Amino acid sequence: MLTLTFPATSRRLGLYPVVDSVEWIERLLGTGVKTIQLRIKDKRDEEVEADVVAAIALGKRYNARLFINDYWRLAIKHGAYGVHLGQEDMDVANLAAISEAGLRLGLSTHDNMEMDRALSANPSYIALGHVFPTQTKQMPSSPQGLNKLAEHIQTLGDYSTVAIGGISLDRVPAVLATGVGSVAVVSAITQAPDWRAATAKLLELAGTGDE
Ligand SMILES: Cc1ncc(COP(=O)(O)OP(=O)(O)O)c(N)n1
Ligand SMILES: Cc1nc(C(=O)O)sc1CCOP(=O)(O)O
Ligand SMILES: [Mg+2]
Repeated sequence: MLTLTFPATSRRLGLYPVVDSVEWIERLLGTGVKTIQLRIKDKRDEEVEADVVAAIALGKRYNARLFINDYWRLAIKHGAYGVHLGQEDMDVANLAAISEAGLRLGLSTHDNMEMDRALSANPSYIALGHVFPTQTKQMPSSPQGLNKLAEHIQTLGDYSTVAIGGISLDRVPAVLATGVGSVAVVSAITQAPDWRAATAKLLELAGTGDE
């Protein structure tokens, strides 16, 4: 099997908001967030292209690590910092094209088998989910919990790692205590009564990631 390589990303990506609009990208980069993902679901490439272009431009302007979820062709076409893909996406995406274009790759995992499969692609980071129950996405698997997350982090050694799923502000210290390098959140920011205050607190806890 052909061995692919992807550029490294920071070992610790810090706070990693996952959001569904350019408006959120702009707001959050303005607060000092340095790792972020544009996650728009179930649209055609033509419908999201302008948003992908705008998000990538903002990522560059703020010197941030901007990952595009799912739309790997557009991410290549417009020179994103990186792409995030799930296990099903791996079946259809052209990983070799992402590698050749020099984009970073993040991959989702939900159990040991998925972790082995993801590792065989040599991604720039491995995401581990879902740690806790989440209202944001229907999950076919059960939450992994903190003990399992800690076990995975031990196994992954120096790999860049991201925890996701049900991570509320009050759960962040326990998640970081597992040694994971990043906490990815949706609702902890987008559903917060005061998103600015929530983001400031999350940044204080998780940081902006390593340079
Ligand atoms: C950081 C991070 N981790 C996991 C996911 C989930 O990706 P995926 O499994 O492809 O599911 P969708 O987000 O596409 O619904 C993610 N987006 N980001
Ligand atoms: C998009 C996504 N992927 C997950 C995974 O486990 O792969 S959990 C998730 C949703 C995370 O949202 P919240 O922070 O609101 O729980
Ligand atoms: Mg996906």
